[in-house]
Amino acid sequence: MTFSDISLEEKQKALGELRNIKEQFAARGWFPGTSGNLSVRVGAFTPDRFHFAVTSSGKDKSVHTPEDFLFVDANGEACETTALKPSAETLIHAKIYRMTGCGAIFHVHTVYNNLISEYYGDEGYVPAQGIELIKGLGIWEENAAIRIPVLPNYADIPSIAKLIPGTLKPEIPGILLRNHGIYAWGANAFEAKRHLEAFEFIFEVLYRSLLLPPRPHS
Ligand SMILES: CSC[C@@H](O)[C@@H](O)C(=O)COP(=O)(O)O
Ligand SMILES: [Zn+2]
Repeated sequence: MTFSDISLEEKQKALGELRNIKEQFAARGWFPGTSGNLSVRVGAFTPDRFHFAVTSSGKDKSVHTPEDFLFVDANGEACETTALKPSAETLIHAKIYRMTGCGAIFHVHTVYNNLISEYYGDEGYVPAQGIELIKGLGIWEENAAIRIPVLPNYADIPSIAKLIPGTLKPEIPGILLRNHGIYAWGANAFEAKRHLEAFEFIFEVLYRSLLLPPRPHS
Protein backbone atom coordinates (compact mmCIF):
# COMPACT_ATOMS: atom_id res chain seq x y z
CA MET A 1 0.00 0.00 0.00
CA THR A 2 1.35 3.43 -0.94
CA PHE A 3 0.51 6.60 0.98
CA SER A 4 -1.85 7.78 -1.76
CA ASP A 5 -3.86 4.52 -1.46
CA ILE A 6 -4.87 5.51 2.09
CA SER A 7 -8.25 7.24 2.15
CA LEU A 8 -8.52 10.93 2.94
CA GLU A 9 -11.09 10.01 5.61
CA GLU A 10 -8.64 7.81 7.47
CA LYS A 11 -5.93 10.48 7.30
CA GLN A 12 -8.32 13.13 8.60
CA LYS A 13 -9.50 10.85 11.40
CA ALA A 14 -5.87 10.39 12.53
CA LEU A 15 -5.24 14.15 12.46
CA GLY A 16 -8.44 14.76 14.46
CA GLU A 17 -7.38 12.23 17.11
CA LEU A 18 -3.93 13.80 17.39
CA ARG A 19 -5.43 17.28 17.70
CA ASN A 20 -7.74 16.10 20.54
CA ILE A 21 -5.00 14.29 22.42
CA LYS A 22 -2.63 17.22 21.98
CA GLU A 23 -5.19 19.60 23.46
CA GLN A 24 -5.96 17.34 26.42
CA PHE A 25 -2.31 16.61 27.28
CA ALA A 26 -1.37 20.28 26.89
CA ALA A 27 -4.12 21.19 29.38
CA ARG A 28 -2.45 18.82 31.88
CA GLY A 29 0.92 20.49 31.39
CA TRP A 30 2.35 17.39 29.71
CA PHE A 31 4.21 19.34 26.97
CA PRO A 32 6.46 21.76 28.90
CA GLY A 33 8.86 23.79 26.77
CA THR A 34 7.68 22.21 23.45
CA SER A 35 8.65 18.74 24.72
CA GLY A 36 6.71 15.62 23.81
CA ASN A 37 5.50 14.15 20.53
CA LEU A 38 2.50 12.15 19.32
CA SER A 39 1.75 9.84 16.41
CA VAL A 40 -1.12 7.79 14.98
CA ARG A 41 -0.61 5.15 12.29
CA VAL A 42 -2.74 5.04 9.12
CA GLY A 43 -3.29 2.41 6.41
CA ALA A 44 -2.03 -1.14 6.21
CA PHE A 45 0.91 -2.44 8.22
CA THR A 46 3.85 -4.68 7.51
CA PRO A 47 7.04 -4.28 9.61
CA ASP A 48 8.82 -2.65 6.64
CA ARG A 49 5.98 -0.64 5.16
CA PHE A 50 3.65 1.62 7.12
CA HIS A 51 2.72 5.29 7.48
CA PHE A 52 1.88 7.52 10.40
CA ALA A 53 0.93 11.09 11.25
CA VAL A 54 3.38 12.67 13.70
CA THR A 55 3.76 16.03 15.42
CA SER A 56 6.11 18.45 13.71
CA SER A 57 9.28 19.29 15.57
CA GLY A 58 9.71 22.08 18.06
CA LYS A 59 6.16 23.45 18.00
CA ASP A 60 4.30 24.86 20.99
CA LYS A 61 1.89 21.97 21.55
CA SER A 62 -0.50 24.06 23.63
CA VAL A 63 -1.81 25.87 20.53
CA HIS A 64 -3.36 24.55 17.33
CA THR A 65 -1.87 25.61 13.98
CA PRO A 66 -2.12 24.19 10.43
CA GLU A 67 1.52 23.10 10.84
CA ASP A 68 1.11 20.77 13.81
CA PHE A 69 1.33 17.39 12.02
CA LEU A 70 2.71 15.69 8.93
CA PHE A 71 2.65 12.17 7.54
CA VAL A 72 5.81 10.08 7.37
CA ASP A 73 6.75 6.57 6.25
CA ALA A 74 8.51 3.70 8.04
CA ASN A 75 11.87 5.46 7.54
CA GLY A 76 10.58 8.67 9.08
CA GLU A 77 10.57 10.45 5.68
CA ALA A 78 7.74 12.87 4.85
CA CYS A 79 5.11 11.31 2.57
CA GLU A 80 4.25 14.60 0.87
CA THR A 81 6.24 17.69 -0.09
CA THR A 82 6.32 19.90 3.00
CA ALA A 83 8.50 22.45 4.74
CA LEU A 84 7.60 20.85 8.09
CA LYS A 85 10.13 18.78 9.99
CA PRO A 86 8.86 15.64 11.71
CA SER A 87 9.56 15.25 15.44
CA ALA A 88 13.25 14.79 16.21
CA GLU A 89 12.19 11.48 17.81
CA THR A 90 10.31 10.12 14.78
CA LEU A 91 12.76 7.22 14.44
CA ILE A 92 11.81 6.02 17.92
CA HIS A 93 8.13 6.03 16.90
CA ALA A 94 9.01 4.17 13.67
CA LYS A 95 10.96 1.52 15.58
CA ILE A 96 8.12 0.98 18.07
CA TYR A 97 5.61 0.62 15.19
CA ARG A 98 7.95 -1.80 13.43
CA MET A 99 8.31 -3.96 16.55
CA THR A 100 4.71 -3.90 17.79
CA GLY A 101 2.41 -3.06 14.86
CA CYS A 102 0.58 -0.76 17.29
CA GLY A 103 -1.74 2.04 16.15
CA ALA A 104 -0.68 5.08 18.23
CA ILE A 105 2.33 6.25 20.26
CA PHE A 106 2.40 9.12 22.74
CA HIS A 107 5.53 10.62 24.32
CA VAL A 108 5.49 13.07 27.24
CA HIS A 109 8.00 14.53 29.66
CA THR A 110 6.64 14.79 33.20
CA VAL A 111 8.34 15.43 36.54
CA TYR A 112 7.21 12.03 37.85
CA ASN A 113 8.44 10.02 34.86
CA ASN A 114 11.77 11.88 34.99
CA LEU A 115 12.33 11.34 38.72
CA ILE A 116 11.32 7.69 38.69
CA SER A 117 13.37 6.88 35.56
CA GLU A 118 16.45 8.36 37.22
CA TYR A 119 15.80 6.67 40.57
CA TYR A 120 15.64 3.19 38.97
CA GLY A 121 17.81 3.96 35.92
CA ASP A 122 20.81 1.85 37.00
CA GLU A 123 18.60 -1.28 37.23
CA GLY A 124 17.30 -0.71 33.70
CA TYR A 125 13.67 -1.05 34.76
CA VAL A 126 11.10 0.41 37.15
CA PRO A 127 9.47 -2.28 39.32
CA ALA A 128 5.80 -1.88 40.25
CA GLN A 129 3.40 -4.16 42.11
CA GLY A 130 0.11 -3.87 43.92
CA ILE A 131 -1.09 -0.72 42.14
CA GLU A 132 -4.62 -1.03 40.74
CA LEU A 133 -3.77 1.02 37.63
CA ILE A 134 -1.47 -1.81 36.42
CA LYS A 135 -4.78 -3.11 35.07
CA GLY A 136 -4.93 0.05 32.94
CA LEU A 137 -1.95 -1.41 31.08
CA GLY A 138 -4.07 -4.45 30.19
CA ILE A 139 -2.43 -6.67 32.86
CA TRP A 140 -5.21 -8.28 34.91
CA GLU A 141 -3.27 -10.96 36.79
CA GLU A 142 -3.76 -10.91 40.59
CA ASN A 143 -1.10 -8.76 42.30
CA ALA A 144 0.95 -8.56 39.08
CA ALA A 145 4.58 -7.48 39.44
CA ILE A 146 5.76 -5.56 36.38
CA ARG A 147 9.04 -4.09 35.17
CA ILE A 148 8.86 -0.98 33.01
CA PRO A 149 12.03 -0.75 30.85
CA VAL A 150 14.34 2.29 31.15
CA LEU A 151 16.72 3.13 28.29
CA PRO A 152 19.67 5.55 28.41
CA ASN A 153 18.90 9.00 27.07
CA TYR A 154 21.50 9.29 24.29
CA ALA A 155 21.55 12.56 22.34
CA ASP A 156 21.80 10.45 19.17
CA ILE A 157 18.25 9.24 18.49
CA PRO A 158 19.24 6.35 16.15
CA SER A 159 21.37 4.97 19.02
CA ILE A 160 18.26 4.90 21.24
CA ALA A 161 16.13 3.38 18.45
CA LYS A 162 18.69 0.57 18.03
CA LEU A 163 18.22 -0.48 21.67
CA ILE A 164 14.45 -0.77 21.42
CA PRO A 165 14.19 -4.32 19.95
CA GLY A 166 16.27 -5.74 22.82
CA THR A 167 14.39 -3.78 25.47
CA LEU A 168 10.75 -3.75 24.52
CA LYS A 169 8.57 -6.29 26.33
CA PRO A 170 5.40 -7.35 24.54
CA GLU A 171 3.33 -7.25 27.75
CA ILE A 172 4.45 -3.73 28.78
CA PRO A 173 3.15 -1.01 26.42
CA GLY A 174 5.78 1.58 27.28
CA ILE A 175 9.46 2.46 27.57
CA LEU A 176 11.07 5.18 29.69
CA LEU A 177 14.07 7.19 28.55
CA ARG A 178 16.16 8.01 31.60
CA ASN A 179 15.70 11.59 32.81
CA HIS A 180 13.75 12.33 29.67
CA GLY A 181 10.22 10.93 29.41
CA ILE A 182 8.01 7.99 28.44
CA TYR A 183 6.80 6.45 25.19
CA ALA A 184 3.48 4.66 25.62
CA TRP A 185 1.60 2.93 22.82
CA GLY A 186 -1.58 1.03 22.10
CA ALA A 187 -3.68 -0.53 19.36
CA ASN A 188 -5.32 2.86 18.81
CA ALA A 189 -5.34 6.39 20.28
CA PHE A 190 -7.83 5.46 23.02
CA GLU A 191 -5.68 2.58 24.24
CA ALA A 192 -2.38 4.49 24.00
CA LYS A 193 -3.92 7.29 26.09
CA ARG A 194 -5.17 4.82 28.71
CA HIS A 195 -1.73 3.24 28.91
CA LEU A 196 0.02 6.60 29.23
CA GLU A 197 -2.35 7.72 31.99
CA ALA A 198 -1.86 4.42 33.83
CA PHE A 199 1.94 4.74 33.62
CA GLU A 200 1.86 8.30 34.91
CA PHE A 201 -0.41 7.30 37.82
CA ILE A 202 1.97 4.45 38.68
CA PHE A 203 5.01 6.79 38.60
CA GLU A 204 3.29 9.29 40.89
CA VAL A 205 2.34 6.54 43.37
CA LEU A 206 5.89 5.16 43.34
CA TYR A 207 7.41 8.59 43.83
CA ARG A 208 5.08 9.59 46.64
CA SER A 209 5.52 6.19 48.34
CA LEU A 210 9.25 6.86 48.54
CA LEU A 211 8.48 9.99 50.55
CA LEU A 212 6.18 8.36 53.12
CA PRO A 213 7.69 8.17 56.61
CA PRO A 214 8.11 4.69 58.19
CA ARG A 215 4.95 3.51 59.96
CA PRO A 216 5.14 3.67 63.75
CA HIS A 217 5.17 0.26 65.54
CA SER A 218 1.67 -0.73 66.63
C1 LIG B 1 12.47 20.85 24.12
S1 LIG B 1 13.02 19.48 25.03
C2 LIG B 1 12.36 18.06 24.24
C3 LIG B 1 13.01 17.52 22.99
O1 LIG B 1 14.38 17.44 23.18
C4 LIG B 1 12.44 16.16 22.67
O2 LIG B 1 12.81 15.22 23.65
C5 LIG B 1 10.95 16.15 22.55
O3 LIG B 1 10.25 15.43 23.22
C6 LIG B 1 10.30 17.04 21.55
O4 LIG B 1 10.99 17.07 20.33
P1 LIG B 1 10.19 17.33 18.98
O5 LIG B 1 11.24 17.38 17.92
O6 LIG B 1 9.44 18.64 19.14
O7 LIG B 1 9.23 16.18 18.84
ZN1 LIG C 1 11.26 13.87 24.35
